[in-house]
Amino acid sequence: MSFKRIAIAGLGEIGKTVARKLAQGLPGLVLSGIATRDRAKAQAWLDREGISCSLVALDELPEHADLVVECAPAAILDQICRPMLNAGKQVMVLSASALLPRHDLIELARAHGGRIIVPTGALIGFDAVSAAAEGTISSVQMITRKPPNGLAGAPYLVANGISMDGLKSALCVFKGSARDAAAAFPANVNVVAALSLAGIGPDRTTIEIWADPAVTRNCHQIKVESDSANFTMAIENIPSENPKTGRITALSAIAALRKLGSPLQVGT
Ligand SMILES: NC(=O)C1=CN([C@@H]2O[C@H](COP(=O)(O)OP(=O)(O)OC[C@H]3O[C@@H](n4cnc5c(N)ncnc54)[C@H](OP(=O)(O)O)[C@@H]3O)[C@@H](O)[C@H]2O)C=CC1
Ligand SMILES: O=C([O-])CC(=O)C(=O)O
Repeated sequence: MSFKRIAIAGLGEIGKTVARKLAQGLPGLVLSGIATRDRAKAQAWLDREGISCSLVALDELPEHADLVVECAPAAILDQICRPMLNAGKQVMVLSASALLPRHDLIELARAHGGRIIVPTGALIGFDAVSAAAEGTISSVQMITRKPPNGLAGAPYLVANGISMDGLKSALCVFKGSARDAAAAFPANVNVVAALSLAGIGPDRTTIEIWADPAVTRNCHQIKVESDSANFTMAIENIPSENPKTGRITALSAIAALRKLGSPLQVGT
């Protein structure tokens, strides 16, 4: 059996969970490299976990991997994707917000026979959305409610002087397109960027973002209207140690990786 080599870029909340699972074993896959910022910190973590894996530079990833799981800050998406896609390889992108303005990366994948995979991540129902998109979808609307600390520090809040400190009741902080939301909240609503790519695109997909001190989970509601089905979906994500990131996100990446090596694929 030949193993597909999987590397990880970004050893944070998502990267660590994916690394652990790959080290435990996923059929047909092997953990082949990790690219991170602070190598000493990463090595100490690997030693504690008993995981043996080379630490490599971002531009060395194509030598080490057939597929890289990108789970790093949005700002370095290009540095991770470009070398891999130039080499005709695959990148699983978690920083979906950063992908919206980077259509050139999709063109690069096309030109070199590479591939960008965007897993469902912290959201739900991309099977139904992509099926409906084979017909005609008339609208995709999303409402996100997060505890204030899951939004604090977002560029849009900082630029508009909107503070999350001491918020006593729910506040709608943004209403607009997925494209604008991704730029305004790049580390907070990757979900709507991914949803837009599964469905009708970033300009027609809309979102309201609420900071709500009454919720403890990252809550997303989605309403889709189409000529094949109307549906509503909701998910309440338990935040991980990184309050912006739901625990289910890493598990979604792992489920998508498992499909790569599986003889049975369930779901679109
Ligand atoms: N698609 C989806 O549904 C979701 C996507 N996300 C997105 O996924 C990405 C990862 O999220 P998460 O794991 O929670 O983030 P974390 O902040 O927990 O981890 C990011 C990691 O990237 C590392 N890093 C920083 N700079 C570099 C660099 N130059 N080269 C390599 N690694 C670097 C950091 O290393 P160090 O520790 O050394 O600083 C850190 O460990 C984010 O963009 C996030 O917005 C999150 C949730 C849902
Ligand atoms: O999309 C994101 O960036 C994270 C998110 O909303 C969640 O984890 O629920």
